[in-house]
Amino acid sequence: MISSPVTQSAFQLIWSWFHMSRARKNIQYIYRAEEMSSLTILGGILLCAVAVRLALRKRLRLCLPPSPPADVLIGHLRVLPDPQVTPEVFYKWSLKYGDVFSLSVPGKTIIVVNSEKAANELLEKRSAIYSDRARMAYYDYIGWKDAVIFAPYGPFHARQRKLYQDAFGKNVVSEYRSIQEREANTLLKGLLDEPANFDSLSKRFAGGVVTEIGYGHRIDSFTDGFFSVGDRFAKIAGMGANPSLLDLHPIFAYLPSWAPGAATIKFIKETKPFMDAIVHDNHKKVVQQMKNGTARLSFTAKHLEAAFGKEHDSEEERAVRLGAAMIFTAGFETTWHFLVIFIAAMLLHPDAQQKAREELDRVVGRDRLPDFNDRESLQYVQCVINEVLRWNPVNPIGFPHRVMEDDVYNGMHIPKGAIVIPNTRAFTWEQSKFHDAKLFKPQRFLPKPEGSGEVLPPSLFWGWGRRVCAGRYLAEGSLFTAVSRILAVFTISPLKDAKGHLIQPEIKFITNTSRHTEPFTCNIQPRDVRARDLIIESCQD
Ligand code: HEM
Repeated sequence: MISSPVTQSAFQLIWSWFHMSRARKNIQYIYRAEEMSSLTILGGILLCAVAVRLALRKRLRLCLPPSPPADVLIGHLRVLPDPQVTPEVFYKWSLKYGDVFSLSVPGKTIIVVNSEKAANELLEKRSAIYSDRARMAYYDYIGWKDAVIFAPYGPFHARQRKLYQDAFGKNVVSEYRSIQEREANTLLKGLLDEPANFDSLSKRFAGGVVTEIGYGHRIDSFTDGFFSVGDRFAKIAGMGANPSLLDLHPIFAYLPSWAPGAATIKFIKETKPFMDAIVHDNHKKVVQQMKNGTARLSFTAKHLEAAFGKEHDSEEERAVRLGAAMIFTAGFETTWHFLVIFIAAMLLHPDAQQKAREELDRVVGRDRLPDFNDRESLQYVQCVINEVLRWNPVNPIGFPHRVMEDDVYNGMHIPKGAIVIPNTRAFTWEQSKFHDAKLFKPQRFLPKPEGSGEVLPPSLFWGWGRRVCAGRYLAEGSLFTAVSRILAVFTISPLKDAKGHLIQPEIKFITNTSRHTEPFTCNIQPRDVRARDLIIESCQD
């Protein structure tokens, strides 16, 4: 500290002031009294300035956002909650420590953001410095560190975002409507034939849309290899959220099989070939199909075609390869889990189902299925979708960002390199925004006086700033098609036991990186013969 020039001069000043005072006392000093007093005032002012500066520095150093009690060496490592309850525990902590609190684990500061206002201020308005991602060793290991969702903020990330923008911008996604509608019809037919299988059928719908859009590959059966890749990726994503030995050093990849942590690393190693296959093999297939003239419309074909005739750009090709692989992985589990949570919500809320059906009958009629042209007029159906997203968000903890510069928020220091976690669960429970926040009430989003006129900011589910979901408009289309068509033709109700009594549904949620339900049963039946005929007809088109 003594070495700082300001502190040095302050030190000299105190020293001379001390000597001068002594000299004045002895009446031996040559300065006149007036000079002495002005010097003393000047010294005092400078001293105050130095004191204020030091206090500010200290304040900046100390003023991380508040945090729960921590251990001396390992910080909050011991109190980090289990992923299953993390969103809710963070929410509880936010009531005690404020809407922005901090956690420390060795080598990392974590900032948890619990209000939409704070997330908007940091992740949206200051997105120029809040758009990096933390390195996650698992993804590095499987060769996905530069895939758009994990990529550091920089030119290669921007390049992939541009590919997404060109393929999935608001005004472009209509190109994929026929794929979404066809897959939705397959889902309806599946529900008609095997209603108890709604979980796998929802999974197939989600997978079917993204594999065709990514690569032009149509999923024809539940044994399609894409499903196992999707499951493995989901498992890695779950593990990737936790600190691992690989984060400390890549040498831990060579742990002997009996060592703690080795099983996880073994799983990652075994999974690498699957992940390579998504990135390379599917890309190669499309290249071959393009040569044969058999390629279907897809993200990969579209971008390769755009590059056709131009000088070969290996970085562009790498961006297309990784970008396509990410469509499958980012858009698969999210859409699938959303649909199952939607079915659970309808099972628990027959009144909402009935209201949505009345709207569908009024707007669409009974002779056809709803389509994208009806979307604007199906206001209540859209409220149901929004309320499912809010009631039990698929990603109750948003994808972490990383801050690239030191920053100050409300007088609190956000250090460069900190991981910033948006706690979506807490945003959706903000009482000031959502009345009876824990209840499922789609009408909250209807305008007054019919509803409560509450507003759902899109960032709550699609993310923030320069990392906002790059497939949002596509995903919104998939959710709308599947939800509106299911509601138009099916009734979802509790099953009955042998004595004809309704089995009261109990829905339990599992949270890993995304939220899903534990298996539950329900009765999904066509509303009537007319609805059954419509389902069968729509699958013959
Ligand atoms: C229900 C469906 C979906 C939900 C709820 C969802 C949600 C999200 C969220 C919360 C993020 C993180 C945003 C942030 O970091 O602030 C994200 C990122 C992303 N999503 Fe989605 N998503 C869905 C479907 C899709 C689909 C279908 C695609 C592909 C077409 C997709 C592609 C991406 C990509 C590429 C990113 C990374 C963006 C980046 O880091 O720059 N998502 N999504």
